[in-house]
Amino acid sequence: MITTLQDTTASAVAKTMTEMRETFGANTIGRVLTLIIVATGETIDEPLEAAVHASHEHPARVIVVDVDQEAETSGLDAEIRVGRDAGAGEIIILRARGNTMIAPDTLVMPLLLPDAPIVTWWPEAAPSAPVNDVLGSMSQRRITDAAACSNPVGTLKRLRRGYTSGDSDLAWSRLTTWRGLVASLYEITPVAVPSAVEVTGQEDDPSVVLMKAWLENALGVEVTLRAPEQDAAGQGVQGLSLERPDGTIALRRTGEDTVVLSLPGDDSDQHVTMPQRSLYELLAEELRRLDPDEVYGEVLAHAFTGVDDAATFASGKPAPTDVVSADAAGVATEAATAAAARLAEAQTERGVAHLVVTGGTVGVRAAGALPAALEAAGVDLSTLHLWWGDERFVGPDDDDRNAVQVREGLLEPLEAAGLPERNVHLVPSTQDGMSLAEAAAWYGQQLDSAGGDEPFRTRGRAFFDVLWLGVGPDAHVASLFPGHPAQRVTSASAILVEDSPKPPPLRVSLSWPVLNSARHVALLVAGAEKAEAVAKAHGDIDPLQVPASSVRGLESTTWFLDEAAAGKL
Ligand SMILES: O=C1O[C@H](COP(=O)(O)O)[C@@H](O)[C@H](O)[C@H]1O
Repeated sequence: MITTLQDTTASAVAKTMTEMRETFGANTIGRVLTLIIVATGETIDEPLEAAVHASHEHPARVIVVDVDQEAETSGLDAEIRVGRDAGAGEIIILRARGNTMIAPDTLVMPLLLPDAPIVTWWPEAAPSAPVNDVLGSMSQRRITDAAACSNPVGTLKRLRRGYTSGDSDLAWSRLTTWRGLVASLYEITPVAVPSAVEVTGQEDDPSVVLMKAWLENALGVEVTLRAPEQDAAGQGVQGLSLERPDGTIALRRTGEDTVVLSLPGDDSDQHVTMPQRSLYELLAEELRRLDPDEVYGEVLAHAFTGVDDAATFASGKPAPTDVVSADAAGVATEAATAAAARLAEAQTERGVAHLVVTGGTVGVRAAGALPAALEAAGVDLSTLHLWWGDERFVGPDDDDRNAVQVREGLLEPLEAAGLPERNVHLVPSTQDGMSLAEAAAWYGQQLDSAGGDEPFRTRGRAFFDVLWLGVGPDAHVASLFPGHPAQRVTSASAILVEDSPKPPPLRVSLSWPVLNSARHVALLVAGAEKAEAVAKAHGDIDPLQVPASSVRGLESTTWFLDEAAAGKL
């Protein structure tokens, strides 16, 4: 039985579902968990099919959340399936349209099974830190699939940075049968730690990366990778060999269902049946063990040691250059003209442009110079997106709010000239019904979903086209302050800052990796009181003590300075 609801609310969906169950005679007693699937339009069918299949083993309430922020209109549509159309469970598909401030958690909250575990699954587009995602934060188990993202190993690296107990990835579940087989080989007498281990598979395959790390972690030996033969069957691990004093134990995948095993001193190859596992089987395995898989966390950490160092996000990028103007007005004009040219370039190349604006004295002046510069450069406002590098967590009309400071000079003129409201990505204010932590998580999620499959790469392909930053006399940028503990959080795209040394105390800021994912970074500074900070930030990259030294663009970093601010260079 399937019912669809247009322009509805979550509570109307819950009510309709109860009515359907009553009519249909189904009950929720056998349901053991709520499975939330975070999907985008095109990807619903396959995961849903896997979930329906898995529901025979683990009867679940499945809630598919599909948010289309680009939609012209805002609202919520829903589809409810119970009975035969939902396997052994029940399915609710929620399609939220438009750039609303509705957090997905408020949509699913009324629909959760009471007192049952929640599992959230991202079949693709893994968030930077699943636990910081609004849906992930309410779940006991968070499942991603790095292999389904467009930069699988980069995704795994992000997931390592944001890892929390309870996370898992299907690239790891794809190894379960391999791991079982290797464990049984290890017990073949005479039991000995192998002197060398080799894994065959593509180096950019996340399961291969995890297999290598697992073996290194478990055996304490360095594992080498070998590229598979051209005609090797399938993806993932294609084979492995363990070198022992009595000879080599080798496993080689020869087809989708078989692996050939050869043992020392035995010429007869043994054929082992080991089918590549379907999405349903992987999901069913995940749902079987709802307790955290700590081995995955250890292996992930082993695979990417050292990714936590915030300095690495800025290092190795083109060296910054200076553009010095006579005064603050000159800084604003130079910065606005340069930004407009870069944004026009981005629209020609990719059809869209993302600009991060900032508050502060010069940031506000530069914002005021931007509408004219955008017009002169021919920037199409319908595909221009505005983001904030940081925001003060105050009321929506508070003068302390960075967005309010640029309202008159930037937002009002651009909206009057055609900038769609949904392209203005405001950080929630205290009136949006969220706590500071929820506001930061919400903004991080907006960024993650806008970034798509590979949000915020600090190498290769950046998300933002132009990122503007003001710089404080203490060399802070955005709301990352020298020595402040909040800036150490690199696992989330947006972080919360309490006890900011500069008032107001509560803030939301983009984190190091996200700030470092821009093509062009512009630091806007004027005044002699900033000269010391400017000089220090021209030295070594030092995120903890000199934040302004530690944001670099993939293509350029420019200091737009007035003569006074450049006075100590
Ligand atoms: O608190 C902040 O300060 C900086 C710089 O402000 P300024 O008035 O010294 O120029 C600003 O860029 C940042 O966005 C803001 O929240």
